[in-house]
Amino acid sequence: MPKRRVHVAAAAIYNDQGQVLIARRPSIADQGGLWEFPGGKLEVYETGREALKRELKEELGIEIEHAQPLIRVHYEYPDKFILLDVWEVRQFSGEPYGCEGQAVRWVDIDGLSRYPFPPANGPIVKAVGLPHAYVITDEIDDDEAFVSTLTHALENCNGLLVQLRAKSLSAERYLERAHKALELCRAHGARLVLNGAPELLNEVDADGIHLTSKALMSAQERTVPADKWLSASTHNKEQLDQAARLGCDFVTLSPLRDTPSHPDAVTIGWHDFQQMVEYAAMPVFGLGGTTLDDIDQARAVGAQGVASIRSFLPD
Ligand SMILES: Nc1nc2c([nH]c(=O)n2[C@H]2C[C@H](O)[C@@H](COP(=O)(O)OP(=O)(O)OP(=O)(O)O)O2)c(=O)[nH]1
Ligand SMILES: [Mg+2]
Repeated sequence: MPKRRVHVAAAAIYNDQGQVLIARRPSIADQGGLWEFPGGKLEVYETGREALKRELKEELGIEIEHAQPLIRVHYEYPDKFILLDVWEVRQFSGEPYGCEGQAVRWVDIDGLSRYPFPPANGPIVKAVGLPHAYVITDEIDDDEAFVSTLTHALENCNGLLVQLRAKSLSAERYLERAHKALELCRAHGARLVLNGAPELLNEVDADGIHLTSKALMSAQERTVPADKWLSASTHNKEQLDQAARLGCDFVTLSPLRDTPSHPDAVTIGWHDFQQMVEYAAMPVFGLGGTTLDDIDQARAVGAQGVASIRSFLPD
């Protein structure tokens, strides 16, 4: 018998303290006893957004006022194929409680990984912990100019994810700059990944490592610890597959648009980008000709957000 296909709408609901609400599945249910993002199956006549609204009313007694797509996860369970259509909800009315007797709990994002979730939930937990705006630093040789440019970016955008990309610096200067960048990011509540070898994390306590697509394709296994991020540059499905094999936490996918920095690369465009995001097994940031003004459009097609080098440069 062919496996059933189940389409589920679920929510990452945030409170004003930035915590996320999780609920415990009843012990007799499928994936029973595990924690989940509240939600449930779509009725045949419903869209994901409609099902989400109904489920959160039924399960938590809240009324959604605004919901934005967060991530869509395809997963094959032994008895079914599941599509988890997950939304970010920050505006709602009512105080959520377990209407069906289930335990519910507000949890700090950093504490989410301590809770046992169903196997399909890995990418959701990653997406919940990631910002939507990602800036990649440009090649700037002068240290003072670098500091003022990064400070400008951090002051203009809350909760940024920053990638320190500085190919032209010597290893020694890269490390010095990484320490400085980390200090600035910490002071502004931003996260930092280093574009380079995983061993850099032994020297600098940044949030993770970003691999070039070349380094991604030649890597045999993940050598970045589980409590740090591993990300990679990707341009096609083969690289997305390798990122999944390696256990990347998220990727950039480029070039989304024509970009002067890579004039010969084949532009992906929004249509194929959407399909590749749907195919990807982890959160995806669109990159290439993008600015942080593209975040809403990227999110509307299922991406985590947008990465940008241009947005890093002063106006
Ligand atoms: N809601 C939710 N379901 C999840 C998550 N992760 C995960 O694998 N699932 C699976 C478990 C179930 O097979 C399916 C969701 O079904 P459900 O039991 O919540 O559906 P429902 O609320 O409509 O309940 P019911 O009326 O069918 O009892 O998706 C998650 O984070 N949230
Ligand atoms: Mg449910």
